[in-house]
Amino acid sequence: MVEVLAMEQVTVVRGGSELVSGVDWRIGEGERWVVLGPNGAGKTTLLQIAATRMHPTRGTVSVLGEQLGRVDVFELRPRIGLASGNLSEQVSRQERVRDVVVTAAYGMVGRWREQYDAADHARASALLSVMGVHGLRDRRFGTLSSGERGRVLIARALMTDPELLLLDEPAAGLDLGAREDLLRRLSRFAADPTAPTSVLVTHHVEEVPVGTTHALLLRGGKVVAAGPVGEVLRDGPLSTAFGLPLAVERVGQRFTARAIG
Ligand SMILES: Nc1ncnc2c1ncn2[C@@H]1O[C@H](COP(=O)(O)OP(=O)(O)OP(=O)(O)O)[C@@H](O)[C@H]1O
Repeated sequence: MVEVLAMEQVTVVRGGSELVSGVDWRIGEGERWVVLGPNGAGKTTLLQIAATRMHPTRGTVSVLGEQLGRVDVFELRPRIGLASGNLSEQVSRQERVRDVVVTAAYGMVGRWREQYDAADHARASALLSVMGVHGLRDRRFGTLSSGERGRVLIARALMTDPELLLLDEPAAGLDLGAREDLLRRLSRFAADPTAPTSVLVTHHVEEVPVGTTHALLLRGGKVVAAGPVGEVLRDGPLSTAFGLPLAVERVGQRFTARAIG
């Protein structure tokens, strides 16, 4: 198996506390992962490490075959697509939507080059269509709703044709229709063999896209369970992760969960 991500005994210490502790996690090429866990479980921390934006205090991390600490992360980052709320805050409110996407080709936030290739613009345009926000291409980023911003940032994350796609809570704050629309688009990615290996962070099993192959459950910075989605998204592991008795149901290829007792 070609490994896209390998974490071994990863621990991150900040301000004297462990954000994540002793995490082992391996992702193979073509796999579609979700990371689930309650607030503060360490999901974003692990995603930031996978994105090479954070380094572990202890343990080893390899991303796309390169070990962190031994590789120039600026060479690695174009191979990784990241969409997160954090990034949304870094984008200038004045930036045009099409520029938010096209500038990813050069790995920066904020447009400063005078010229981009016609091919870059065509690709950005196509990705905005894929995400259902092509009509917003001339708007300023700051005028978009949070759901619209999220879609634009996914288009941006795909701009460099990454080998690993990392999505941090892409459905957060979406209304029901927008969430379902986004999930349908993400399911299309999952079904596309040419789409990159992916990791999606969420709090809700209802937000697990059809086609997800694996799940990682976290609680208190530690792995509760990791493996094929059908084995991990079950009553026992999910109840442990969220700290209350939960019943998980699989409805078709989607999941729902509710508290019991
Ligand atoms: N710089 C820091 N110093 C101390 N603690 C931190 C720091 N950054 C994050 N933490 C803590 O680490 C824990 C894990 O944070 P992280 O953002 O990874 O969790 P999460 O699972 O993504 O949470 P959420 O679902 O709320 O977004 C949290 O308890 C957070 O308060």
